[in-house]
Amino acid sequence: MRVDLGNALETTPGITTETLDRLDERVAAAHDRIAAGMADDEFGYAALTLPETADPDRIHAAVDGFDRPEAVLTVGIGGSALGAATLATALESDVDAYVLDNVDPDDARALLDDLPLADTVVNVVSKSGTTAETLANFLVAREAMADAGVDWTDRTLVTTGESGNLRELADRHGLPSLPVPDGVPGRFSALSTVGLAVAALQGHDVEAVLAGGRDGMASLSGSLYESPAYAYGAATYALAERGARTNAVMPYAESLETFAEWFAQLWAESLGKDGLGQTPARALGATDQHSQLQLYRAGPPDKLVTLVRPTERADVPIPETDLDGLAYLGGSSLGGLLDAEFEATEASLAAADVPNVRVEIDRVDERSLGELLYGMEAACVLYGELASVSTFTQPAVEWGKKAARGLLGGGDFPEADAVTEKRELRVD
Ligand SMILES: O=P(O)(O)OC[C@H]1O[C@](O)(CO)[C@@H](O)[C@@H]1O
Repeated sequence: MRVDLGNALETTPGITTETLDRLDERVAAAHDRIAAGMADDEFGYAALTLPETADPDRIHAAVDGFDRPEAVLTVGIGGSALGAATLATALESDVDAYVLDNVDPDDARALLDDLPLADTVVNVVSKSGTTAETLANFLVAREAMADAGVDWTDRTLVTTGESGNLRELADRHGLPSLPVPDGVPGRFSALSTVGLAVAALQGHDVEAVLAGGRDGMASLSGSLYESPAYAYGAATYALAERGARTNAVMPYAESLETFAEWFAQLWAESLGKDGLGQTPARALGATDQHSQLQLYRAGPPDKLVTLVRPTERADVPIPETDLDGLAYLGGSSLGGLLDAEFEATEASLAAADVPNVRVEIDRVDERSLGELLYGMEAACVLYGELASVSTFTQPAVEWGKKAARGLLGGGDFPEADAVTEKRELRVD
């Protein structure tokens, strides 16, 4: 992973090399804190040792019991689905990967009706084993398998914590299961059993993903000038401090669209604390040049744009044409056009004084993805250290969970009362 901060210097908001020089002393101290947390396997910091502590053999042992499936259905939500989905979207496989990470009845019914359930592995993932959406979807998927005459115990892989409903289910039915690593919040678990089981089922090189994570780990140092991850974390922190309240992450590759969704949880749930944080906006290049770019370039000066691309990609030639107005396209290629648009958008934002950061990976393959995921996780941890927030917790999400559970009769929660007391101003 390579980071270029050039287009974030002297922009609005902007940083200077002097800003970064001054910040580098704090980066060094933050790195010492991070390194100590990694060495002591501390809660949260343990995520940054996963490239060394993850056990690919255990993952293979758990999935090898299944004949190569036609499809894998991940039933999970948040970090329990997005890491696996990021790898599945990015990497090609003849094993189709699907995700049930919402409780939309139309979507769930359509998906379960379409899936070849006799040849699908249902990969149910929940660290807590209590997440309502995941458990509800699993119960529906299990019934769909039964209705299809499929023995669900033959088609289900469980990834969960040491205790809880899913652990109990796996133990009771002798299901193949994988542990969720201790001390790793879901949004930091892509390089663990949570994110890698699907990759293994799809036949991807799990060891290469972890090798990429080790590449990222090796780049962590006491200076932002020596670590792309820390450069990105420090620059985004400094820009947020100066008014860049939104970070629009815009990968120029369809294969990285889910990566932006994964990044959004990582950034929002880790850094949105104590009235601080930086709103991740998910965008896609070149498509959102015809959508959100107008706002990024000419809206309020409160954003930075993170432009992500692989520097190598397969390509498709654009045929020659006798249409004079299109002659410039003929003989070029879709990849050439996409790269030209990446660089044009980058320059367009710079010309409008909008800070933008370039993040490049060699190609969209296992090793580069592992390095990118690790790099963004490390960048997030550094940002959290600089901002002095509790990076690895997410207390703000609990209120709504209690209200929903109370509304369904799952307990006596005052939060549910607030729902009935809603202030109304209806316009029908
Ligand atoms: O893996 P679990 O425990 O089901 O949690 C799923 C997701 O829900 C959250 O806990 C937020 O509610 C996320 O942090 C997590 O990734």
